[in-house]
Parts: sequence; structure tokens; C-alpha cells
Amino acid sequence: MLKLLSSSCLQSRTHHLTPSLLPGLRAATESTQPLLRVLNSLRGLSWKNPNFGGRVFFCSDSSDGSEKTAEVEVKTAESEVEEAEAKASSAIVSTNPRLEDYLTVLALPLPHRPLFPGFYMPIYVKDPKLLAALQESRKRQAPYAGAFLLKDEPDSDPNIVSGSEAEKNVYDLKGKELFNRLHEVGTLAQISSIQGDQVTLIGHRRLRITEMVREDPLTVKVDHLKDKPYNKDDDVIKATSFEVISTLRDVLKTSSLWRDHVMTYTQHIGDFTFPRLADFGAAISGGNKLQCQEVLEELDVYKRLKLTLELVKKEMEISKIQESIAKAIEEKISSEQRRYLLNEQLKAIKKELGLETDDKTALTAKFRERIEPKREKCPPHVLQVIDEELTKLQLLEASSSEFNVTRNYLDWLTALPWGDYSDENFDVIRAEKILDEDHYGLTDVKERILEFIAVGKLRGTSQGKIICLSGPPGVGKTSIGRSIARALDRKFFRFSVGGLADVAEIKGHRRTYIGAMPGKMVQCLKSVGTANPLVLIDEIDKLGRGHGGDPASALLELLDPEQNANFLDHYLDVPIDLSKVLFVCTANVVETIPNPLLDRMEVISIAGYITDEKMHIARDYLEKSTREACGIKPEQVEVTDSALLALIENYCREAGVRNLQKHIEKIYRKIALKLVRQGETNEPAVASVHILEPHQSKVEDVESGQDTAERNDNIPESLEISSSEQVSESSVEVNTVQTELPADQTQNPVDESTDLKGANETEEIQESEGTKTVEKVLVDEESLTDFVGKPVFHAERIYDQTPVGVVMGLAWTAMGGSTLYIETTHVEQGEGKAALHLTGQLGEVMKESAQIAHTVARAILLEKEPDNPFLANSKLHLHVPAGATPKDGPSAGCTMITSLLSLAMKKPVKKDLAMTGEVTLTGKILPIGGVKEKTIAARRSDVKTIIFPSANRRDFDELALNVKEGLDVHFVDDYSQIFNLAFSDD
Ligand SMILES: Nc1ncnc2c1ncn2[C@@H]1O[C@H](COP(=O)(O)OP(=O)(O)OP(=O)(O)O)[C@@H](O)[C@H]1O
Repeated sequence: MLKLLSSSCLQSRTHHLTPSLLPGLRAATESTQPLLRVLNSLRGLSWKNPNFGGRVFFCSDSSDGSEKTAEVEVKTAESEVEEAEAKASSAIVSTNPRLEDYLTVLALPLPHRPLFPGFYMPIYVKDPKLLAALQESRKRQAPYAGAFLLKDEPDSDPNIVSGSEAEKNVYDLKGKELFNRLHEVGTLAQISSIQGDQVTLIGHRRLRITEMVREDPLTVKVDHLKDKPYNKDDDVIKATSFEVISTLRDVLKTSSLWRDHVMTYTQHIGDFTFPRLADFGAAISGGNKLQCQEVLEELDVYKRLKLTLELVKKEMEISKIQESIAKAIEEKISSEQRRYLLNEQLKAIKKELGLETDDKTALTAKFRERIEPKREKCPPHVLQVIDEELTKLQLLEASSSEFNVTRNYLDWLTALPWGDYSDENFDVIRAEKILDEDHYGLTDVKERILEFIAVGKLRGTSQGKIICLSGPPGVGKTSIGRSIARALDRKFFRFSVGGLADVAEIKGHRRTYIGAMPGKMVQCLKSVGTANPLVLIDEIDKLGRGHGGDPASALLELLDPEQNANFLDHYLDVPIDLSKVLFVCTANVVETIPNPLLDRMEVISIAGYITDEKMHIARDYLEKSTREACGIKPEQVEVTDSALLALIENYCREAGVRNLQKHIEKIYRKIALKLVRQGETNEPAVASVHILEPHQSKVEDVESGQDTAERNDNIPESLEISSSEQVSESSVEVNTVQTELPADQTQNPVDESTDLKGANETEEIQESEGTKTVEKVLVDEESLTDFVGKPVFHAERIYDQTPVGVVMGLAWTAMGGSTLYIETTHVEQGEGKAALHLTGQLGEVMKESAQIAHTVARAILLEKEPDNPFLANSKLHLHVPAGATPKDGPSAGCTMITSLLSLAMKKPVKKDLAMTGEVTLTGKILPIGGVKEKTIAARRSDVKTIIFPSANRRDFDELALNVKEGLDVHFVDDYSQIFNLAFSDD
């Protein structure tokens, strides 16, 4: 039993032993005895351990000196059991020498711990001589040796575990040196087995070295030590031993390592003697080698028990620390794990209770829920794809990338408004009201839109039309698009295709790409939530040219009513019906719109505004919206008509009104600042009111009406505004405020008002009840520069009266119409030197046009003044000012001829005349474009007479009256008519 306990304990306590001992120890501790066998062995019976093949089983009682030891060679075969038992019984009358007969023994050094009687200990014997001697003694049936703990080297610390280096030195010790290093008290050890250099020892009884007999191998003479006699019934001894036992029990509670062994031991404590208990406790304790040696050397049983108690108590403490360390580490490691486990359990429980579904199920449910209301309207092929994808989603691993792709795809598919159309409003009257509400003028544009709505009403749908609004910037193309949506009660979505070069922007990416997205159209449908929005495609004339596909062709598929009923987005991969979408495009020039696209559009051109229109727009729309945006009340500001007119004529002459809007905003911002500054200068006075004592002010008020008036006389005029405010709020406070105001503070408002005076006049309007003073900022023609600076836009007219060789032409650009001058001068004259030098960044067409003009002019001059050789003999220079602006086009042909003839005849053309028209070599005048823009531009430049080609008469007639008003317009077919108009004397 003792062997089992000790061996098991040794196994559990391997940390006390050096690694070199471990293999042997493990071999010795591999057996685990069932409890019953332990009991038997305790009672002194020998027992064969079938698991302990080839090893020696030991049971001894060496304490009383009457040796009944049996040494049994254990054999694994069952048949040998009886033989072994016979041997054991025969050992009682053994002929072998008794233990006390071993008085001269081989001395075995134990480097780590002493060997306690009753315990196994495997050791390594490196000395071949010693090993041979041990083997020899085993053979001689005297397998006993003395095991003695080695003393530490004199200078070493016993608490520090020696390394393998020190261990090596131990094995090198020999003879006297070794003898001197051995502790005197050791143990008579039975050599249980020798395997290679590993020798297993079993401790029997205490020995004391008396003298050295032989040096190599070290052999010593020993005395056998006996415990001092003690009283078994001594209470102190009993108590100490019980304390040892109870401590061992406590250790058992905290340390499961000892549980089996100590339990067995304590159950059978009666079989042990006190000295044996002390040895047991010390052997299994974690005490250091000197402490253990002390127990071994102690022959007084009580003292030995006390020493052991100390050791086991310490063990108890260590075991507690060990437990707390283990607990802390376990807590640290497992808290995360536990959290995870608990979460998983929670999920499982919730799922079980139907409270929550897992991610996939929840997702699927979400998508199903989303598509359910649309199921009836949704096209079957889309439903099929959605169902397939939902099934696929269930099969996919949630962490896989494919899962995410499918999820996103389903997200898009289910979010689209399949068959969900908003009710269209075809009420023409209402539409007209809305259009008028948002935009001034644009009558023809509005008319066209109303026509379109009317057709929609009759047909029941407004599908199949692409409106293209073309015109210079800032004429309201985008905003009218928004108004149309409002008039039709459709959702509005705008996207600009200016510079767009990637087809994927329109048609989407294929789903195989990472980060694939559907095209703009699908995004539009998702964001508006209806399948029939009004989509405004801005800047369609600035569509880019991509290398990976042509965006124009993609737009064609999108816009073409024939194709877009089955528009296929690459990402969505299911056809979408876009036939109900109303497309409105905007462009500055229609020429750059790809032809196939232009072909499908209904172009409505917006030419730009004349001054009168701009006045209206500024007054009724821009001013209103800007005033609101700046938080200014209508009564706080007045912009005179003359100021507005000056603003339009001198600052914002372009066709659109965006610049005008910017200027108005600028004016209103400045007004806002002025009003705030004024307000703030009034505020300190108000603030100081609150520190007054009410009773004090009241008295002053009642008593000194006269006083107040007097004091008021001393206050600067401007301050009276603020003081009158105070009066209106509480007449009581006025006096005190004024008397309390420091001199510099009273001065401030004066400065402010003088400051304002230069810019505007400040008026004070007392409201009827006299409660508030309203400051009004007046913006008139004079003060305009204070708000918007000096005019940046100088008149297009360079000449009041065009000199000889200079004629005004009319041009048309993407920015609207404009006037331009054609200037000609002669460089040198001489027979046959006729030549024409051109400058002014003219394009090819314009250069050709100049050559034609030169030829035609020569012909006309020859006809009109046959004696004038000027054109035939002169080197001329023709220039079109604004040299930085590239110009091209044939419409300046007639202007050039007139300019050349004016120079040749030395006769200036009629005052305030402008002309436009392409000329053929025979002098015929061909039509031009942009009649409205040109007319507006001519009006802006104060032109009185305009010459247009006859073919443009219709365009002109279509113009609004206010555009045509006051103009002397002539339509010509042939240049001779122009000649008459330009050079006639009347
Ligand atoms: N006839 C009008 N009546 C009232 N406001 C107008 C009118 N025309 C233009 N505006 C205003 O002018 C501003 C500029 O208009 P918008 O942005 O629509 O110009 P656009 O023609 O689309 O210019 P771009 O070609 O540069 O896009 C808008 O605030 C718009 O309300």
C-alpha cells in the first residue's frame, strides 16, 4: 500500500524531482492499485502487481526491527502467482541475511532528495564500477546498498535548483571527495531493479555512516538507526499526527492530485505507525532536500511528526496558491470562450423558441417580405430569379464571398419598384400653373410641354418621348425639367452624363467583378421607388468617348422607346421595363449630340433672355427666392428698377440668368450683413436694460418726463433709433440706458450709420402701432457698385458709330448670341498687290468665307465704282476682334463684304446696323441659325437695324413680340439689297 501511495504521489509530484529522474519514476509509478489490493498490502500481505511486470513489489515494516520482508520476483504470468506467494511466505524463514546484517554497504549518492523508508526511487548510476558492484551484489542475493543525500557544494544556495551541469559534477565525484559530500544519515536501499544505468531503489531503514571502507566504489560501514522509543498513546503525538492527517485532508480538498492517494491513506491510518506517517508526509511534501533530510535524520518520533506537519502545512499553502493561480488563468482564458459559448447557446435557445432566426434565415425572410407586396406586379421572370437566388443563398456558407455577392444582388433585385407606377397627372391647367409658377416666359417651351401632357391625357400615357432642352447655360433647362416632373406628378431623378466615358455607369458592371454596381438607371429606380419617374439626363452634348465601349450607344438603348422596354443592366441581368420612364435631356448645343440619339429626341431650344425677360425673372423669381434664402423680409429691402436694369445691362449680359442670380445673391448677402450689423449696434442697449432696478426706473419715469426729454436731446441722432425702440418696449428704461451708455458706445451707431450712408440710404419706418423700427436698405443705380463692384462687363459695342471698314455682325455661340465687329484696313497699295490677311482665330469655314467676301466685294465694287481699283491693288488686313475667342462659321460672309466695300469706298455704314448671312460667290444670301439669340444680342447692343437672310423670315416671325419690338429688320436675298441698306444716305 505504501509503495502505491508513494509511487502515485511521486508521479503527482514530479515537479519536485529533476528531469533525469523522471523516466525512471514514471516507470515505477505506472501502476495504479485498486483499493482492495491496497488494503491487502497494508495488512502485510504480499501482492503481485500484474501491471508492474518484472519489478519488485515491496512491503515492509522496518520500524520495529523484526523484519518480515519478502522479496518476490514478480512475474507477469498468472501461473507464477502461487509460486511467488510461496516464496513470500518462505521469506519469513529466509536463509538470506537479515537487514541488520548489512553493516558494510555501497554508498549511493542521491543528488535531489533523500530516500524515505517505504518509497521507491529511481536513480542513475553513471559510474561503471559502482554499477558493476551493484549488479554483483544483486546476484549475490544481497541487493542492498546505502542511499545518502549529497550535500550541496559549500558555496551553493540550497534553494536554487542545480542545473544539469552541477548534476554532471555529482557523477564525477569519487572516493573521499564523495564521502565528504554525503550526509551521514541515509537509508538502507534495496536494489529493486537495474535497467541500463537506471537503478530503482526501495528505501528500508535509516543508516548512519561510521567510516569509509573502500574508495572506489565508495563502500562505507554503517550503523542501523532505530527510532527513539515513544508512547503510542501520547496525546501530543496523537494530536500532531491527526493534524498531519487533517492537513493532508485539506490538501485533498484543494488539490485533486492527491485525492486518491491521501483518501486511501487516511482510511487506513490505523495500519500505520506514527513514524511511518511522518515519513509519508515528508516524502510526498514539496519540502526541499534539506528539510526532507532533517525529517530523515530525526529519530524522535514527535519531533519528526512536527517537522512533517510543517512541511504539509506549507504544502497546503502552496496548493491554495496553485488553486488561485489556476483559477485566475482559467478565468482569463475561458471568459472569451464562455462568452462565445453562452452567445451560441442564447442563439440556439432563441431559435428554439422561435424568437430569432439565424442570419441566413433572417435575410431570406427580409427579402421575401420585401418582394411579397410586389409579387403580383413583378414580372414572372424576375420572380423566378429571386426565388432561385434565395434558394442559393440558403446553401451558401455565410462567410463566403459568393454569399455576399448573392445577398447584394438580392438586395437590389428586391428593392426595385417592379410594376410600381405613380399616378400621373394630366391636368393641363394645373400643369400650366406649375410651369408659370416656376418660370417666367419660355412660352414656346411651356406650350410644347403642355402639348405633350395633352397628348398623354388623350393616350392615357406619356411614354415614348424624349424631350431635349437645348440652350445656353443658365436659361433654366434643368429647372424646367424639375417643373415638368412636378406638373406630371412624377418622381424626379437627375444625373449628368457630362464627361461620362464608362459604359458601366449606364449599364452597370457584371456581377463577377469585385465591387460591381448596377448602372445609373437601376440606381435611379431604387432611389425614386416608382417605375415611371422623370429622368433628367443633364449635359448630354458633353457625353465622353470611352475606350471600353461607347456610352452614346448605351444611352441609345436606354432612351430608345423601342428598346428600353427590355433594358438589360449588366449587374441585374434581368430585363427592366423603362418604357414608362419620361426622359428629358439637356444640352447646350445639339450639334455635338450623337446623331442616332438626336434623332430620337424632340428638341426644344431655349434661346436665352432679353433684358425685359431678365427684369421679370429677377423681380418675380430670383429676388424672391434669394430674399427668402437670406432670411430678409420684403419690407427690409428695396431694389429699384433702374438698379436692376443696370445690373442686367452692365453686369449680366449673357443669355442665361445664372450670373444674374449670383449677383442678386451677392446684393442680398451684403444687405443681410448690413441689417445684422445695425441690429447688433442696437443690441447692447437692450442688454443693459436688464440690469436696471425696476422700482428705480419707474420712479424716474413718473417723476421726470421733462428730464427725459432734455436728456434725449443730448443723444446723437442715430442712437435715437435704438432708444425709441427701448421706449416702445418699455419707456421706463430709456433714460437709464442712455445715461448708462459710455461715450464710445454711444458713438458707435453714428459711425455705423455714416458708414452705411455711402452705400445706401437708411430709412426708418415706424410701424403703425409704433412697436418696431424697421430698417430698409435701398439699392439704386448709384449704390449698385457698393454691392456688386464696378461693372465687369463692358458693352459689346466698341464703336458708337462704326468707322470706315468696320461693320457689326451677329454671331451665335453655345453661350447665346452676341454681336461682333469685322474690321478691315489696308496694309499697302500697289499694282496687282491684292491680298487679304486674316486674323482673329478664324476657323477654316470663316477663312473661306473671307476669301469669298473678298471676291464678291471686288465684283460689286467693280460694278458700283468701276474706277475704284482699291480692292484690286491693295493688300488688306481683315480682323475679327476678341482675338482670344476662336470663331468659325459662314454667317459673317455679308458682314465681311460690307466691311471691305466700306473701306474701298471710304464710306462708313449706317449707324446702329448689324447683319448676318452667308454669301455665295454670286452674292446670294443664305440662311443662318440662331435667329432669336442673334436678335436678342442685337437688342442688347442697341442695334436698331438688322439684316437677316430672307430664308430666316419665318424664324424671326415666330419670335415673341417683346423681342422683335422696336427693331428695323430687313430680309434680303441678294447682297445688292444689303449694299443699299448699309450705304444708302438716308
Ligand atoms: N424663366 C425663368 N424663370 C425663373 N427662373 C429661371 C428662369 N430661367 C432660369 N431660371 C433660374 O436660373 C437658374 C439656373 O437655371 P438652370 O440651372 O436650370 O440652368 P440650365 O439651363 O440648366 O444651365 P446649364 O446648361 O448650365 O445646366 C435656376 O435657379 C432657375 O430657377
